[in-house]
Amino acid sequence: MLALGKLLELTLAGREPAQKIQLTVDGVQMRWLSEGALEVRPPQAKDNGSDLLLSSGIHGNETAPIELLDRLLHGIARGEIKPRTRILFLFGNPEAMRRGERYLELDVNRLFNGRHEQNIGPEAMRAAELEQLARSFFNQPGRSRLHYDLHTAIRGSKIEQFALYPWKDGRQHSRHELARLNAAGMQAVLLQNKTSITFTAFTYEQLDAEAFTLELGKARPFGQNQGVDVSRLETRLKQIIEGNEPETDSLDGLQLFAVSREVIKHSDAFLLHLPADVENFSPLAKGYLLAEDVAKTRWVIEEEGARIIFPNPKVKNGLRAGILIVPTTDAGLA
Ligand SMILES: O=C(O)CCC(=O)N[C@@H](CCC(=O)O)C(=O)O
Ligand SMILES: [Zn+2]
Repeated sequence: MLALGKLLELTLAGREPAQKIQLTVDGVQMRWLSEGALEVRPPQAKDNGSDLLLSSGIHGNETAPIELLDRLLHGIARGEIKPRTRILFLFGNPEAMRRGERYLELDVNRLFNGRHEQNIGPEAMRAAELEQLARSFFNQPGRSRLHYDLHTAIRGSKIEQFALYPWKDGRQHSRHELARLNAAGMQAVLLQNKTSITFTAFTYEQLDAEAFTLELGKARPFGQNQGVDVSRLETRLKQIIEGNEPETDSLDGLQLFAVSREVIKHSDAFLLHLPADVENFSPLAKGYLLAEDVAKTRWVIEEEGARIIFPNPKVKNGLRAGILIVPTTDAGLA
């Protein structure tokens, strides 16, 4: 296999490759751009005009998605996968990956869309670099732009695999993209309804990509991901990469949710009234006191059919400590 196919090994070892550009037997160019960043370019005659950004390791302990991207890269470097798309592979937070931690000081996935400028330290610099790498990758007009940012969650989930779809004023969510996610094994999609500071919010809002955060199961250390079944996503990604994706427009079985409210932790007095092992998508009854904070702030469930995802009272003050979601329909899709 070509040395650049071992991007994960290089990244975990904190090493730069001696040779920054390599060609596979089929003339596919692999170019190392920076730590944890590699561009794949098909030969011009094979290029189908699609640009695909695949990122993982934005949270360093979410290893199943890192292993998935590693397998795809190995396949390309060995000539087994024959790309017809340009691809940018990114491992988001290399130092956190080396330490097996979600982040060191700052959650990289809260540092996009300008937030890195208000912070200092290695993670703020990395977010700025990731924005720059994504911006240069998606700078070619007339090409389709797709970004999947792959994650696993802190806790178990009643719905194992799901996507979060960013929002931008004046832009409609795409039915075609949802059908594609359905075919890739996602069981639910959360349609956002306001701007955000995550990586996919940046590529969606500023770079005009179709962009999704994909949650694939529960976070486990490297080598312990047998319980995370990414086979349908992996098959679909290979098809997208090779330009032979079967057509689909079916949303059958795909559950759609909308954000009702984000629960923001304002102070150290924040209290979340949920058991530590509560699963994502757990239903919450009307009238339930979900959380309390300073100045008698109370979060009481008012919504019919409310569920909670990503409850986390340990986030820093000012950040999201959970999302209240409600079922929605496909009525607003383009
Ligand atoms: O399990 C959790 O609490 C968090 C899992 C995770 O890392 N999720 C992403 C979602 C990003 C988005 O909102 O698009 C995150 O919190 O960064
Ligand atoms: Zn994550």
